[in-house]
Amino acid sequence: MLRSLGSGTLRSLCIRRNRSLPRAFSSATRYLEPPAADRVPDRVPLRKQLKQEAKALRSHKRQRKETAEASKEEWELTVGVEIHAQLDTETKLFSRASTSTSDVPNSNLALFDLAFPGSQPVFQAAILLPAIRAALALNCEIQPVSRFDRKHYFYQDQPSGYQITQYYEPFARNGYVDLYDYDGIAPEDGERVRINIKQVQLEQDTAKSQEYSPTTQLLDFNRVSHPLIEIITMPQIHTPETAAACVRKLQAIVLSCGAVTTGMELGGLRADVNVSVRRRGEAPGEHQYDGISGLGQRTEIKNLSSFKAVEDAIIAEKNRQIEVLESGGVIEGETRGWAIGSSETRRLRGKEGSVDYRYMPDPDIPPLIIGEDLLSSLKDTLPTAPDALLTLLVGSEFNLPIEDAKPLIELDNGARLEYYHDVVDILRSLQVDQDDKTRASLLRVASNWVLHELGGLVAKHDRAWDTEIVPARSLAHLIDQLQRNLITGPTAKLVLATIFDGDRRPVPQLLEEENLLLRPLSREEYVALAESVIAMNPQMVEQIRSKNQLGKLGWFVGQMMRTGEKGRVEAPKAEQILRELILS
Ligand SMILES: Nc1ncnc2c1ncn2[C@@H]1O[C@H](COP(=O)(O)OP(=O)(O)OP(=O)(O)O)[C@@H](O)[C@H]1O
Ligand SMILES: [Mg+2]
Ligand SMILES: [Mg+2]
Repeated sequence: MLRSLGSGTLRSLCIRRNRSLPRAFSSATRYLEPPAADRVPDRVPLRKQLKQEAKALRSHKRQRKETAEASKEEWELTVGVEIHAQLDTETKLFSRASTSTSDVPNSNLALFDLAFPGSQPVFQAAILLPAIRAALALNCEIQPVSRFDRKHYFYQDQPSGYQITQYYEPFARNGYVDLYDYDGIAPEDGERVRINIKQVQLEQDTAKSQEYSPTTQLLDFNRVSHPLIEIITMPQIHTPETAAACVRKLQAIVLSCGAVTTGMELGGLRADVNVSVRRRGEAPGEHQYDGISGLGQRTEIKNLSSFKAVEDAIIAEKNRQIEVLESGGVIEGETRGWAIGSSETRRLRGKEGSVDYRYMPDPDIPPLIIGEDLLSSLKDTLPTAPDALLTLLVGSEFNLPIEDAKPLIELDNGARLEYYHDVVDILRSLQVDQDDKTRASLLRVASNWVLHELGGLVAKHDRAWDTEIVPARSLAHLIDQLQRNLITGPTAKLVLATIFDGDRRPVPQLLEEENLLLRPLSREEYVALAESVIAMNPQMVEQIRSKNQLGKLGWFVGQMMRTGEKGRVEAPKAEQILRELILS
């Protein structure tokens, strides 16, 4: 390790950016300028000018949309994605240095990670566990023998001048991911589309650059050589929506099997999209990829960090390529960039080919041999896949609507689902005396409370999810009391908020001490309450009666709950009395 070098040396590593490097330019405002002919003279008042600009922008957008719609039929889009995901490991790929990135910059490094002369790679076998789990979850064939190669390029984020990757013989091949309509694929893809995965390979991550000033970049090498998997799909995606759905699904799968650190939002996963178009009904394109021929020239948009960016960047790049081709131009093989909020991709550099990278087998790293015993034990312990979980949750046992089942699975890396199961288990034990139908209906009620009531509080207060915010036991008791009509819905919500704010009294005790248990109102009390709200709102009563506006009854129920004694008015009973008094 580098401790002996003195941490100051490494922590202050920074390099000066070559001033002649092309600077990123902002294209975000480009379409705010109206065409030259419409340009507004200086003396036009600002408000009018802004109005005209907004009008020009709208008409430009409309034109683009119309062009896009018209060309949709005429042009076929093809997309292949590459995902880079950080494996959840303790050490780096070829050294025992820690993968923790939260420590001070440049503190987690071994000599090899910085390519010090004389240092040697030492493959860390434990990183294979999450890597193989991910590949199995993606239905890949794990290769008994695979090898590492050097991919050469020169940039500040890679100290050795090459990245160690698996180019010729990756450790996993021939997988697939199934995307369903509920994953958000484009309607034209029907109920299900299968995207084949060409391979999954192991490789090193790069250092993190941070702009310090326009001419200076700071470098943090903590991330360098963090083990990554690169997942490469075949060019079989034909719409931007399906591409975004594919990235979302790949992320969900590798997260659900515990293979990777975090999702895109926290930077643990990044996507590159490769985009080409070809005119339908014309001679097939000249390009091919791994047996798929007839493709157009691809460009690659690197480093997308959100699903929306994936979709937006593909739309923009597709439109750009169509515009170029329709005006007689040719598409260059390029690496392009995408800035959040932008409307255009922008050229970064010409696309490197395998020749530019001068791939060569790494002579310092022996072949990777993966034994059957390791494989079968990993297969046996692979957690249930998201699709299988979904089938279970919407199936006859849980009977959840798909709109609830999906977020339950996807939220908080599976922690929300685990919490839901805890609530359900406790609830089942509290409800042993109830009939099967009641107990079954509570599974749906519980998901509603976990997702919408508790989830709503979490979102409103912008808190990170934590199972202890409201212990599963408390929520289960709350639902149990509600189901037994011992408290009203509003009381249950009130108590939930109290627990959310930190009250740790057991629910039965809390209800008792705060005098929140339902003391049912008598029929006479309901009638008196209803009559008083009716008397105060004669016009609304008239509207309900004359125009049959029954929806307004709900408003009266709300009034009764507000004016009645807290926690004692039950909505169904209130509505019943209102119907009797107003409608009969
Ligand atoms: N003509 C094409 N149109 C659209 N996508 C394509 C086309 N040709 C290849 N692809 C996609 O481009 C990706 C190529 O990834 P691969 O890692 O094999 O090569 P690369 O992009 O040159 O490598 P890297 O970017 O890692 O240096 C795949 O996802 C593939 O499906
Ligand atoms: Mg690649
Ligand atoms: Mg690529």
